[in-house]
Amino acid sequence: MQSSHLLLEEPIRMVSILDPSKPSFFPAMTKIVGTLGPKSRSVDVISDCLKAGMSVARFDFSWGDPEYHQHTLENLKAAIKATKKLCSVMLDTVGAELQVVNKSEKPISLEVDSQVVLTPHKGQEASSQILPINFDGLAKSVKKGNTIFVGQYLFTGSESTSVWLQVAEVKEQDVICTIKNSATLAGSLFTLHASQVHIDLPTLSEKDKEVIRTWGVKNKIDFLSLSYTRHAEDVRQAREILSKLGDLSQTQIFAKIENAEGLTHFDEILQEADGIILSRGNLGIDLPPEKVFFFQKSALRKCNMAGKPAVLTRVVDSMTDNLRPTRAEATDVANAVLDGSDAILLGAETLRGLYPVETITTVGRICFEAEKVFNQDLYFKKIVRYVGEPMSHLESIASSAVRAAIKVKASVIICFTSSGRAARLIAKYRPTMPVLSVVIPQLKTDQLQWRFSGAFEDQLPTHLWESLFTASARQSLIVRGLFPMLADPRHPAESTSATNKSILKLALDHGKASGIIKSHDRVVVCQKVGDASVVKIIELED
Ligand SMILES: Nc1ncnc2c1ncn2[C@@H]1O[C@H](COP(=O)(O)OP(=O)(O)OP(=O)(O)O)[C@@H](O)[C@H]1O
Ligand SMILES: CC(=O)C(=O)O
Ligand SMILES: [K+]
Ligand SMILES: [Mg+2]
Repeated sequence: MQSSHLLLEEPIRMVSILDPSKPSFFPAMTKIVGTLGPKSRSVDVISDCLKAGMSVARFDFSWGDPEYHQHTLENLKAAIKATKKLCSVMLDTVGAELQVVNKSEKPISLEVDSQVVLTPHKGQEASSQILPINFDGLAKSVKKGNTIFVGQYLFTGSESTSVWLQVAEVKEQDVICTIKNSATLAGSLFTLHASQVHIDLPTLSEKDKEVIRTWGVKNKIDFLSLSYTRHAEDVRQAREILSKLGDLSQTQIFAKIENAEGLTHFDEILQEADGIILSRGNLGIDLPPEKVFFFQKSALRKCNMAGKPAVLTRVVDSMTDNLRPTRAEATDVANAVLDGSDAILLGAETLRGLYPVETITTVGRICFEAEKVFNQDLYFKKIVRYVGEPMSHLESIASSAVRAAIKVKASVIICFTSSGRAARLIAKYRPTMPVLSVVIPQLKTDQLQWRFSGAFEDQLPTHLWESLFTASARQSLIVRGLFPMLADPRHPAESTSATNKSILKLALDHGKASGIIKSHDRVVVCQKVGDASVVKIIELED
């Protein structure tokens, strides 16, 4: 009997669970997005994060100014250079986020059963009796009995700094609330979440647009994380803005589903977006706790079938202050992998946590173990059935490559690609081995100034490497199983003599150097020869 999503041969030798994990070059096929902030912005810490397996850096403009984030980004670039580990950049918007305006940043004590007033009058000093907020429409949006949560930015749920409020009365622009638990709001940024209430704020605020136009363009961001996406139209509007900003027309939009409105319009949003972020922080407040798993499993399945990457947030909150996750969190990470996530997004854990690097390592290890029991066979069949027939040529090539690789127990699939599309399609079938996407850029003649010797990437001046290593290649860094490398387009795809350097040979060398390919391994290669797309199996001699 086969279980639905676990690949567990019956009967399991229970003691085999105690076998230590084999070390692997790739920490996991599942990717890790790290939110960079105060505890993760030095070159040293970011370097360690990259080595531990972070492949996407998230810059959240809910807090901090562009200069602060720029400084962090410059450090990220230095870390990438020092470690030779690739990392893409994600800009996360503020969107329709409600925030407490506490200019003095003094701690505010709130007492259970007392009342506190939420007011849009920002001139007022925040106190135990009154909390100014950044939105003047709250009184029109909520009604008596609604619940409102106030917590530290990226609250973990284990702090004593968050509070539940119940709306007792609405008076003109003010919302008078009963405090449901005692707490002291201490920290620099507090966000509010009114459960299942429509907040009449635009999904891209004026500040968001400005940040995208300036910081986003300057840094050619790979991903826009669109906070509080509630409708497909939100994605279309963001796309419209990006399309007019030169390089940003390539930027992928990841719609963040953070509330019931986004959930309701999930199917249309998925069609418009390049990927989805299941923001369980906010969603966990909007939904009753017993419904969260159901949304997670359904949404991930929809993303998988559509072949669009899905990112899950809030997995190991307790690691913000602790070296080890709770057993529930550890199991949750594994379930995220089994449910089909491409990537795990770390928030408070890397931003202000005490153990950013250890958190990445721990999450990577759990993902690695879960991937080993992921029922690829069943998953593959589901995708094939969903895609239906006749398949497009490329889809058929991609699925055949994965099938062949599994049948011959290949150690890696090498996919030649310019835009990354072919490699993404292979990843959709969730091969059990890594996919090395060999990105062959289209060189402009004025870029042919540098000399080639040895490994291609090492020889390039940073600015050139960055420009050749296109957004679409970096965007594969969020897809489960995809590992991009850059190839020199002036080299032949295959050796024509024993001495010349072919792209394929360099890819194999890269795989060997990184420990995923060994002597006598089989490798599946997906490439175009002339006009034909071919899948071939090669057997290595040494
Ligand atoms: N530069 C290349 N050299 C050899 N084969 C390639 C190259 N680029 C893509 N291929 C192969 O061509 C086939 C068709 O892929 P596809 O046309 O989707 O290429 P892509 O670069 O991934 O996407 P795009 O066509 O958008 O550039 C795939 O088998 C892919 O591996
Ligand atoms: C990351 C985030 O915004 C959330 O989980 O709500
Ligand atoms: K945000
Ligand atoms: Mg959120």
